[in-house]
Amino acid sequence: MIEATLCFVLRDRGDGRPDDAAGAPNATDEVLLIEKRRGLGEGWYNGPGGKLEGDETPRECAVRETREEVGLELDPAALEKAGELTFLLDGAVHTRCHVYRTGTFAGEPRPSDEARPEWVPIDEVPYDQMWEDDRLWLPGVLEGRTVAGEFRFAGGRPLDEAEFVDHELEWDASFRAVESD
Ligand SMILES: Nc1ncnc2c1[nH]c(=O)n2[C@H]1C[C@H](O)[C@@H](COP(=O)(O)OP(=O)(O)OP(=O)(O)O)O1
Repeated sequence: MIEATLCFVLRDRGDGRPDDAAGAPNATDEVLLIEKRRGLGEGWYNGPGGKLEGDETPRECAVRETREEVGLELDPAALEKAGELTFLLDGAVHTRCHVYRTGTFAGEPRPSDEARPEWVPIDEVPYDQMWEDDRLWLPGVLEGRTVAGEFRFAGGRPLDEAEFVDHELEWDASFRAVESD
């Protein structure tokens, strides 16, 4: 089983409208997406992220992948855990993905071998150019919600060539307060 991360960095486009009382982004906020240049999901948009390496924690992985892919520095303590997604292929768990959200970052995004970054208004996220499951959970995550989900794929290898079959979602999930998460 692969353990991986996705990290959604948000910024305010500066129209002066405050986020809501709970701190959830408003529709004028932008999210940093990448156009994946190689590997799983090549050619599709996603958040920065990737597979855990060595004994790093998911949070450390999200910080490292965001640095490697788009050159932004993130504060690990400011990453909010927003989701735990399980992707199954032909009945077996293929990838468990930890999803983070943050509005705290330093630097300007720059392209890398792996990714072309792009700030996208959260009401213009190109779901037709993303993993098919993203449209089911990413809008809620961008609104500040938490989600636990299972997504079943079948009949293809690699995962991005398989057919998306069905899913289960649990919204407003609370995640274990584990330091390493
Ligand atoms: N179904 C689905 N929806 C949304 N996002 C994903 C999936 N399946 C996935 O695997 N993913 C995400 C999870 C990861 O962020 C990436 C895949 O990671 P990958 O690019 O293979 O990992 P890296 O470590 O960056 O890759 P290499 O360095 O090995 O090239 O997709």
